[in-house]
Amino acid sequence: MTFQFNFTIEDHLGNELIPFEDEDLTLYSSKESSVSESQKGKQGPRKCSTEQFDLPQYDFWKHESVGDAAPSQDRDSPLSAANSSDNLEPHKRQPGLRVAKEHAMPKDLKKLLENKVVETLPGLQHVNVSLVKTILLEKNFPGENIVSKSLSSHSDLITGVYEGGLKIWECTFDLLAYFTKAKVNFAGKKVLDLGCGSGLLGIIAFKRGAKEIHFQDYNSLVIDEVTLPNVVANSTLENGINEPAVKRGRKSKLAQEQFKCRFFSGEWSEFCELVLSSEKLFVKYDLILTSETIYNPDYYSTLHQTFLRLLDKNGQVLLASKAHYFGVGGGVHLFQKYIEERNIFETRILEIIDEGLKRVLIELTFKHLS
Ligand SMILES: C[S@@+](CC[C@H](N)C(=O)[O-])C[C@H]1O[C@@H](n2cnc3c(N)ncnc32)[C@H](O)[C@@H]1O
Repeated sequence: MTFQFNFTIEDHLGNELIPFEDEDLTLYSSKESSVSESQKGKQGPRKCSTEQFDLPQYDFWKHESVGDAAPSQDRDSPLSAANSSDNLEPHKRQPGLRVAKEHAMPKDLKKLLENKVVETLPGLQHVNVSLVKTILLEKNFPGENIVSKSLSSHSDLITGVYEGGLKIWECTFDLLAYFTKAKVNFAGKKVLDLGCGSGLLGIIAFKRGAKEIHFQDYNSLVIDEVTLPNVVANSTLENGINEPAVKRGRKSKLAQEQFKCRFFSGEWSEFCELVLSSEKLFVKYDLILTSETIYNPDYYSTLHQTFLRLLDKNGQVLLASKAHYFGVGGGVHLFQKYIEERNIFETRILEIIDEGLKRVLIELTFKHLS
């Protein structure tokens, strides 16, 4: 089954963005100074932007081990029972589901941005995804081959093959604007950008003081070609990459520091298995950010399970979605109904954006059992 949506994000850029406030970001500005454009190597990314923002850069690689932290769940409480991974049915692998894997940050960060054009939005940088797709097509990129499949099927979504991560979807910008408007507090939080695509939600969370940030996308290629480059484009190490002192120190720095940002690809139930089984004392997420992930009702069960298994008992999901996905069937009404019937999460409408295609921002929290 293939689907197509009738808007482009490029059209949306620029006119609806609210600049991100940086006042709380100075806490995280890097010790390393960034270099000017002229200092950058010839192979560095081209920057193209209508507006230049003088933004602080951040070090994404400072790590506090997940394993060192105590589990945040009170295992005796009824809510904990619902929230714990231990008491869920054993995971049965369904054939055909995309196996989850963790993507290591490549040693050569500069390479990640080779042949990429980096564009600037208020408070963020991101690679031009159209160019990424063109290059992947030209290279006849092996592996998932999702670009040509998406092109030949004229679709941004091919169920079970390509789930749309090679594009920045409209609701991402709604959620980014909401972060600023609502002064969402990321400080010290463990955040998951679920179905991340470009990863802009997670990147902003990190810039605003999240303690740790995990990025997940269905497609491995999306993580390698878009999410990782975007994180690097917003990091200190990329910006200081050509300074001799940084070059010298970078290796040892990278060796010493494990990454604070981690990257995963694969289907949601497989992703849950991977993180829950690979981290003995897995600390659940305080905040799950997810944009345009409820288009397909067939995925609601897995998505609901993912929230249930990975969200901290006091955690919060911030979800952005179109009111309805024509041609696919999913949307806010159906999803809310699904959630209400399960009776585990409370949903609260945060904002309705009634321009163009109607969009909705929703918060999910655990119903607190007495
Ligand atoms: C339409 S894209 C939205 C991408 C991004 N959040 C945005 O707003 O630009 C949906 C994303 O959800 C993820 N996704 C959808 N269904 C999934 C599933 N069953 N398992 C894992 N990931 C899934 C895909 O990785 C995809 O990037």
